[in-house]
Amino acid sequence: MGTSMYERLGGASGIGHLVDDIVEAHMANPLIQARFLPYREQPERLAAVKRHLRDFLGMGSGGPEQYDGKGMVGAHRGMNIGAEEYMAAMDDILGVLTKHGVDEQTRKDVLAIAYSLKGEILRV
Ligand code: HEM
Repeated sequence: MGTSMYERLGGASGIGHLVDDIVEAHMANPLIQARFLPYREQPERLAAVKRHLRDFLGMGSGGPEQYDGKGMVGAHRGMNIGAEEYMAAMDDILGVLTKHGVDEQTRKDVLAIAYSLKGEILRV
């Protein structure tokens, strides 16, 4: 029995740090920062989105969290997210996972899942 993906991501606290850094990376990424910087002015909304991201990642990796946010289409509907932006977000995620010492197989697994959601997020 191997360790679960949830454990390999560092459990609840590890995932919390990952989400904080991923959002920071998006805010610093010229390709997508305009989508995220407005949340600096809405700390409560930012906290809610981050909680949803933690729950989404926690539940999706086998943890006890329950995601009660919107579905992927509903969360991104009307944003008209393009392929370049999508790749930029994936680059941010990969960079943060690497920085946090998440192993290569786990990084590939996370990216594969993220990539599989493309049809629910791009230009919906
Ligand atoms: C695999 C890729 C992605 C996943 C798994 C994902 C996941 C999520 C989740 C779980 C939420 C929270 C929904 C809620 O609060 O109900 C969210 C919100 C959001 N996502 Fe994504 N996302 C992805 C890609 C993107 C991309 C590429 C962009 C834009 C460049 C983006 C922009 C946003 C924004 C702006 C919000 C906040 C929406 C709000 O205020 O309700 N996402 N995303």
